[in-house]
Amino acid sequence: MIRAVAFDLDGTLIDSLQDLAAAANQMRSQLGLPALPAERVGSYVGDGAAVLVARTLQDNPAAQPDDSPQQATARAAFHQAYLTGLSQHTRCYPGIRALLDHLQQQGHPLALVTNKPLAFTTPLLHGLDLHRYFTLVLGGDSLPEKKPSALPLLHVAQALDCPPAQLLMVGDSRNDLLAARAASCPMLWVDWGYGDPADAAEASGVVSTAEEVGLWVGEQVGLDVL
Ligand SMILES: O=C(O)COP(=O)(O)O
Ligand SMILES: [Mg+2]
Repeated sequence: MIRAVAFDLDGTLIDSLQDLAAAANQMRSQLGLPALPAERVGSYVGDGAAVLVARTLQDNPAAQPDDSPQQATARAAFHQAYLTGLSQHTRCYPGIRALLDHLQQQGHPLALVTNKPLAFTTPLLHGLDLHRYFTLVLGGDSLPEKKPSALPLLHVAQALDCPPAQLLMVGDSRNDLLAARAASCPMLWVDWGYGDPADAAEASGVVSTAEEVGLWVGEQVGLDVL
């Protein structure tokens, strides 16, 4: 039975790719580098802003944040560019508001567990009028560890007084999957995001529309009653 639901943000609730790519490319342009295709930037999303900056700066999926002056400059440039263009093109995926309304009406407490820093997450949620759905919002910098650590989901489970097995993680990436596994939460994979489709096979379920998320949750509740 599912009692509470924790949602990932980027690639799950919102299509933020164009604005993320624009900010990353503004940063690259300031450093004299050519623009990257948005899809490439999308493949670098999922481990927070500092990792996104390191990867897009070097155009390398294995790049890591460091203390170099170049990365510090790049982080500052990205931060300023992204804050300015945060919700220029960013929108909820189809059916997301109806899904959140539905789950709320069903009495499921909702949490947001993103690796996006709170400095971006909070204004985005308010700008898209999504903040009112969530009992709890955790950004990538809210706790000492972020996804794929179990910590954010265990924190949510405790705060909502919900056993991890009854807290569903809904997400689009391997980090969501690994975090859920580490916390012993079920994980529902959404196939419209930025993750590698090959990872979906390891999820508890896979959905292709927001409506299917509500149906999947409803089925789990029904199965438990039976
Ligand atoms: O900002 C990121 O790196 C990814 O954010 P997400 O955890 O909401 O997908
Ligand atoms: Mg995501």
